[in-house]
Amino acid sequence: MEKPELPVLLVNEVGGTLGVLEAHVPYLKKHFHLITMKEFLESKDCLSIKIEAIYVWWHRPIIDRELLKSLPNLKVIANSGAGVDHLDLKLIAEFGVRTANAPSAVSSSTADTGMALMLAAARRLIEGCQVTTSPDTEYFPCNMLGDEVTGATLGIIGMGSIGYKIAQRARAFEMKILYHNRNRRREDEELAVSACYCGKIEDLLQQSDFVMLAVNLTPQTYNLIGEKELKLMKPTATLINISRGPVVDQEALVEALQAGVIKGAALDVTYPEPLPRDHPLLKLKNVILTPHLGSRTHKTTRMITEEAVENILAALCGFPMPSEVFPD
Ligand SMILES: O=CC(=O)O
Repeated sequence: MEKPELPVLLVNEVGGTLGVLEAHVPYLKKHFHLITMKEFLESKDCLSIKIEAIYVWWHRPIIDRELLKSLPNLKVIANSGAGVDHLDLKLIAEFGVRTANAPSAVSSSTADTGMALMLAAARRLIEGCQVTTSPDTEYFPCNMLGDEVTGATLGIIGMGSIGYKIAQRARAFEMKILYHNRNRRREDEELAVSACYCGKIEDLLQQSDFVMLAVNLTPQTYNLIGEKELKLMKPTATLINISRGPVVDQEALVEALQAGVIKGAALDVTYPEPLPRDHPLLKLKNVILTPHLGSRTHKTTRMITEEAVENILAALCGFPMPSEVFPD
């Protein structure tokens, strides 16, 4: 019996900085015939008819009208993460194409990154590492006092799956947990992590020692934290952002950090990424910056790919996708 042809999946590239991980290729190849953007662009359209799915890895390939127009049989786009702010969902839907993200895969590791940033800022880990490794600095740690997270108040803005995992972790650190979210979580879930709902973001900002941003970037959350919000925070508080750079008004943040309006910031995300080398954030001592490491672990990236495959196969069979995202 002839082997049935595998569906054709378009990926940006294999390996390299903007390609699917080489380690995932054998798994992807079990389910799909893989085509890279380079092969597609060089094929003089012969391949366009065959492509039924795209796996967007680290925002690539860029999905624009031109690409969508050139793929008449495209049915589904699977994104390798939770945030879909880089995808124009309305445009994609216009072409009758469905979109999926991978929220369950990323939640634990992204929450871990949030906790790591909070602890690193509170306990001056980066500075401590520099002191320890620099040949020119005097090694004198007994005056390097940090803040304690145990018993401190953590305000989580965005209580989706990542925010909830942060709350679970913070509970183990005996933190007082406040949260703000579009919708209040069920009472049993609040109780499970001892989280108190703040209907007004202002209340959370005024009371928290650490403010952790875990919202999706949407028109409603764009510049959610600006000058006014930063001024509401305690001067001893630290802002941690593991969501998306534009959720914070970066100019206002730089000014607040320079003027001591807040104590510090720990940012896994910025706008743009990477920041230009002369950006003022790079010069501030009270900022920790990491390069969008949120969900970057071996295990999570593999789970992301598995979640993408599951979504694509469901869509190609006409079934509901486990994590379909819709415009609005
Ligand atoms: O940035 C990571 C994600 O969107 O999951």
